[in-house]
Amino acid sequence: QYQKVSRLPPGPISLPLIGNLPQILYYLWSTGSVVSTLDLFRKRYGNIFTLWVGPLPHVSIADYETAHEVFVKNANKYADKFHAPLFQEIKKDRGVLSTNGDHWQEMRRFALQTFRNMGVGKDVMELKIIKELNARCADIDNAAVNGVTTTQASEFFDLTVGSIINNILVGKRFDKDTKREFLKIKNALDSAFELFTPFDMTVPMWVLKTFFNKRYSNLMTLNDETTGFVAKEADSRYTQMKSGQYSIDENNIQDYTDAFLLKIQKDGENKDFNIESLKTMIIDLWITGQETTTTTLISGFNQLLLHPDVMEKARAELMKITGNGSRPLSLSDRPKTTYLNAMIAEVQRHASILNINFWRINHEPTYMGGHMVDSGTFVTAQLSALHINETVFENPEKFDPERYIRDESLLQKVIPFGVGKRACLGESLARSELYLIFGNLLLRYNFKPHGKLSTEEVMPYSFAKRPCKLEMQFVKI
Ligand code: HEM
Repeated sequence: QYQKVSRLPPGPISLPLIGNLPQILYYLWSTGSVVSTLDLFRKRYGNIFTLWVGPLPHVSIADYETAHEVFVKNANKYADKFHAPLFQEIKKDRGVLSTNGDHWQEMRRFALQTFRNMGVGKDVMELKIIKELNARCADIDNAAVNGVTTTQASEFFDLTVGSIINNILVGKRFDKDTKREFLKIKNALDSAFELFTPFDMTVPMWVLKTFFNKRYSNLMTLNDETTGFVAKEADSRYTQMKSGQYSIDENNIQDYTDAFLLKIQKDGENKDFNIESLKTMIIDLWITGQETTTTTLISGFNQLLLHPDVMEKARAELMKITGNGSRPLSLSDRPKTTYLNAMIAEVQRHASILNINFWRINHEPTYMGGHMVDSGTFVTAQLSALHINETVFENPEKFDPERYIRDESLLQKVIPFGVGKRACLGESLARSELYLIFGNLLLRYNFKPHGKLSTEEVMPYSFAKRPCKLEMQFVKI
């Protein structure tokens, strides 16, 4: 271990078997969060440091340049992720989130291709997003008293984002009949995320099943319920397709499910393309596409309410570009909306929704930051630590969109979607949603807090950030 330690990037002194667990636990307790603990290690040992979690070395990268050098220049060596035993138990080597190798590659390639064909990031998708936003805003306007509607931000954004992703995956939005069922499932998922800790991610399955059976059963039941709800439509179309009652128009693919079923119809079922893979893909994309975007939007609106001057500046820019709001903001406006672009980058930097990024495993030794890292090491770009690196972002705790106006090159150092082969599959969709939702809502409404605003981080010890409870008022402009 001594020899290995001396070759790896620096880190605190590690003990046999337990590694750095005592220091990690101590700093988690004394700093009060995962992100502050990572930041503390970065300040002490530099932008690339090693922590031994038990007997396994974990290398964390906390600056853009090294992350780029490792995950983009050496992309092929870092295509494999470490998957939590619990995820593997649930996913059974299917889908895109918890797989490696050929199946992962097939699923990822097919999803990206399908999204592209469906116009993600282009006009077709833009129309769908705007249509959904219009429907949600109509609900807000109908409930208004003297032009003001007070609502829970989570309900509004969950439904907007949930409907968009559901529409892309299975062609259905959540209307007044289905929204109750969706919100029930969503609330159950939220409770599960709150229950779910880094402990569940690392512990072997037999420990979870033997000593924490109730916890294990709850997570499994919830997974079955969610899959049942989300993949119901795909299941029913598949059965109808098999019995010849459902045909797919190759020239008019409307959603991911049809694209996948068409592939099965043409090439037959195989180990990658079959109904179980389709159901797993739908749930993978549904969960990743829902939670991340909603948390970013809620965190962003919380910051806007804390900084009304930012909201006003963004609105002034949008009004100018859209002729005083006489037309909606469109994706083609992006090059002209310097301030809105800066605001969204700052929202994403500040929100940094993953406290700990997913670990990759290198299969060949690699040099990084001047250190040779052996194969089999866990390596990741710690996006949350990278985004508060004060050598890159001055006063990182401050919510300050102007920093990108002062120095435009900072924009590329904000990497909320990760880098390299395992970077976010939904980046293009998420960027379109954030731009159109933030922009068009600011054009239509002024926002005011209802009750006290939160400045505290929610669940600072969990894997991913949770959205704060935010009640806000939509005031019609
Ligand atoms: C603001 C919104 C979003 C953020 C901040 C975000 C962020 C991320 C991050 C940090 C990763 C891991 C990257 C890494 O391992 O280095 C990731 C992976 C992923 N994201 Fe997103 N994401 C967002 C929205 C979406 C959407 C809308 C979808 C789907 C429609 C999506 C699907 C995925 C998938 C499937 C993966 C795993 C990719 C793989 O392992 O190959 N995400 N995302």
